[in-house]
Amino acid sequence: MLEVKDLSVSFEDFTVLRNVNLKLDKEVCVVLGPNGSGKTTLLRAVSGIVPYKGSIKINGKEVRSAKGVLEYSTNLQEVYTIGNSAWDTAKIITEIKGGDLKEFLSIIDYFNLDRKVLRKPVYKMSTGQKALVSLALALFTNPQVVTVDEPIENVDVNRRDKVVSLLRERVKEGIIVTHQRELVKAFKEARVYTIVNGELVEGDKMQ
Ligand SMILES: Nc1ncnc2c1ncn2[C@@H]1O[C@H](COP(=O)(O)OP(=O)(O)OP(=O)(O)O)[C@@H](O)[C@H]1O
Repeated sequence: MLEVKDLSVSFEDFTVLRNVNLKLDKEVCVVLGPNGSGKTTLLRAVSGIVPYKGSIKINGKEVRSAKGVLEYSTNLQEVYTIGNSAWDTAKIITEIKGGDLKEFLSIIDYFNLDRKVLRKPVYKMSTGQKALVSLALALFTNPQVVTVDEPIENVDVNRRDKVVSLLRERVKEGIIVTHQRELVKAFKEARVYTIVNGELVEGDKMQ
């Protein structure tokens, strides 16, 4: 269960998000919005990596005080730049969350990625490799709540369908941020929100 109440995020004197409310109980929502509207900031707040006002609870635990909530995962790359390589990062995650490294490799193979990329630090990979590896890191432990930031941007057409299928199969609760209509269509039962002037408004306001 993800519960966001009266969330506001400001940088210096600029308020990016104001009074955002959102409750997810075993459901997925899709968040749209123009460039710079605050989508990634919303996911960063949920990940506890930007200061916020208001309340964000995952299974009743305030994320501000419970960094690394075990049931939660994200593909935000700044979360995955720890460790010397993506493989080291995967090992650290299994130590913390108890996931299975075979599961991680099976997602890498499913994406048809060369396993050699796992020896590189996440920041040295190509943009598309980074997107796919970060997603594999976010999903292989089967977390209950997942936030995903733009999972198919920068991914080639052949792998996009694979990403969408994997998300459909594994993400049962959480937030998907995207600019891509094909992803909105793939999650057609999900509630759609748009960030407009810092507020989270129900519906697709990008049309
Ligand atoms: N750490 C920061 N310090 C200052 N300003 C920031 C910081 N992080 C984000 N911003 C600003 O907050 C606003 C929202 O950024 P954010 O990355 O959340 O947008 P977004 O909706 O994800 O955009 P895009 O669709 O372009 O990825 C932008 O104006 C950005 O410049």
